Amino acid sequence: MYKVLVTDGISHTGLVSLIEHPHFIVERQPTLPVAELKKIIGDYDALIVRSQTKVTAELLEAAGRLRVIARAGVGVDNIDVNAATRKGIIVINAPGANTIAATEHTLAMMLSLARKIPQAHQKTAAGEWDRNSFKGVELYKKTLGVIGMGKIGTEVAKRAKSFGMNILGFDPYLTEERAKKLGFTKASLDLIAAESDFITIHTPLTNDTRGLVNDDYLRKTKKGVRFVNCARGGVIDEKALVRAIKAGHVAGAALDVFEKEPVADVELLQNPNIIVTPHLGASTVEAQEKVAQEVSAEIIEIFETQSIQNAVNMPQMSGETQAKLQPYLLLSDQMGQLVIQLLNKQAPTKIEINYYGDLIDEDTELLTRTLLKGVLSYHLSDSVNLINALHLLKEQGVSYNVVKNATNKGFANYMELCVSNGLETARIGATVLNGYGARILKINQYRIDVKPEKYLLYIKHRDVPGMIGKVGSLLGDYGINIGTMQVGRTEVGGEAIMVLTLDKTMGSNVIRELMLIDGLDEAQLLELTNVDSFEPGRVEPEKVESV
Ligand SMILES: NC(=O)C1=CN([C@@H]2O[C@H](COP(=O)(O)OP(=O)(O)OC[C@H]3O[C@@H](n4cnc5c(N)ncnc54)[C@H](O)[C@@H]3O)[C@@H](O)[C@H]2O)C=CC1
Ligand SMILES: O=C(O)C(=O)COP(=O)(O)O
Repeated sequence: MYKVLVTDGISHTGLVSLIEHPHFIVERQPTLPVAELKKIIGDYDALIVRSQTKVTAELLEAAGRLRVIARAGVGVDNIDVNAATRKGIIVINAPGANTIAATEHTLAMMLSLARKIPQAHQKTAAGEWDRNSFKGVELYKKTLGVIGMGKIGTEVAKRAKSFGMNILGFDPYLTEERAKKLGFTKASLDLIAAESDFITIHTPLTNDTRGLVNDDYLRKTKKGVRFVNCARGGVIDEKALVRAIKAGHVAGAALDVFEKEPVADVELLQNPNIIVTPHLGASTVEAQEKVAQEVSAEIIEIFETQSIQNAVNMPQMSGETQAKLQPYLLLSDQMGQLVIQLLNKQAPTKIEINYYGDLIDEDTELLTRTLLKGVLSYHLSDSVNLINALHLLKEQGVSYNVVKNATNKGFANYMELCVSNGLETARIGATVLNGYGARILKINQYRIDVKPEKYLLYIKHRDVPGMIGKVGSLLGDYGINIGTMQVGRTEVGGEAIMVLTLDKTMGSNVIRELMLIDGLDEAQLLELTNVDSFEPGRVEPEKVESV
């Protein structure tokens, strides 16, 4: 059973698939202070939060078995994603599930700001019939600058266009072509400042966007501009905004998000030209059901099938790419495991990965992570996973390099993994053959053709007659059945290797006896942890007496 802790107000309807799932126990603690949360977090496999719970590095220290943090929403700035990554915890979110809610809230805020609706409501509800103080402005034929043309920015711009607004959009990923297709103008930040009557923010809060709208920027804006921020507090410098409003340069602002939440700054809260809501962008029945449904489905998927869709700390890829890479994933892990054993289980200092053939057209980051995880797992065992593999590598001071080669090495696809520790180097090359599955094609400089099995006996020897027979008969004496056998050599009579797949493991006594064979220089049992053996774990310590 997996235990899931739900903090913050998350829709019950949206969580039903998890609540009713026989493998999950869902518990709610909507208002627990961090100190209390720290005491119980160690009992849970997954945590579901909105923006209110601060998932700090300190909290994660106590999260011994936590595998997934799910953000039932978009922004993950309340989660220390780096700390989660270091601990190998997957962070997922629900991108897109609250786009419409945030879009509609932005438009509601823009219209409220233009027509002073909150101020008018307050006065009217207080019994005053004041028809003179609330003359507004129209959106029609005005210019709207949209900073951040992602999902929400784009939807806001489309709706604003239907009001007859002229749209200027700024986003590093916005192309001229896409802007033109949607009827917007791709603009610089300066052009937005110079031309816009309204400016709306739709970027995440990053080092790049923090304080993006500051005193400097505000000075460049058109007199009378109005700001809307339903993205993240901190993108607009609140103090600078208040100064510009008080100076009469900025006509007003509508804010749903704040540098510090809950907001307490009276300069913001009591300014008659600033309207505020308490981070309500995603707060619709529909969006809350959808975000909870999406993260519930993802949590089930991760624990039941190991497949990850919307991880913030994993490479994103389409279902199609994921399906294409699937056959290589197990093999990549096996290559990593084998290569580190060939390096005599010493820690590497340098790793090189080469991709050839069809693979060079794919996003191979998942394969790279799997190869690296395979290498690290020999020493780090379960503490390494696809999430923290790159981080752990950096922490261990291991450099890695990925090369995509236009040549195809004679196979439709081919991967080569080379690790070195400064003194020795080990190399594994492998492919997935259409219809036949994974094949190891190269060990160090030798060409072979071996299907990865749980137990592989790797032997280095001189290429002399009778070697195969001697090895075969010794293993026979110990009752060890050979599945397949391959020999690789670079020259006749020189150094050669033999790779045998065995149906079961063997004791070190067998290795010692193999080493006594004249001309046999090295014998090593290589073991793969992610393949089932025919007779799992059975060791044959004694010779079988022949009759
Ligand atoms: N108020 C609320 O309750 C809600 C707030 N949000 C916030 O809205 C923001 C946008 O959400 P989505 O549109 O779903 O995300 P998105 O990822 O689809 O869009 C974000 C866009 O910002 C752009 N961007 C990043 N840095 C930029 C920069 N320096 N200048 C210009 N553009 C930049 C990105 O290229 C991307 O296109 C997020 O911060 C999210 O947390 C989202 C939902 C509800
Ligand atoms: O999804 C987001 O990024 C939001 O800001 C929504 O926050 P919330 O889930 O309403 O606390």
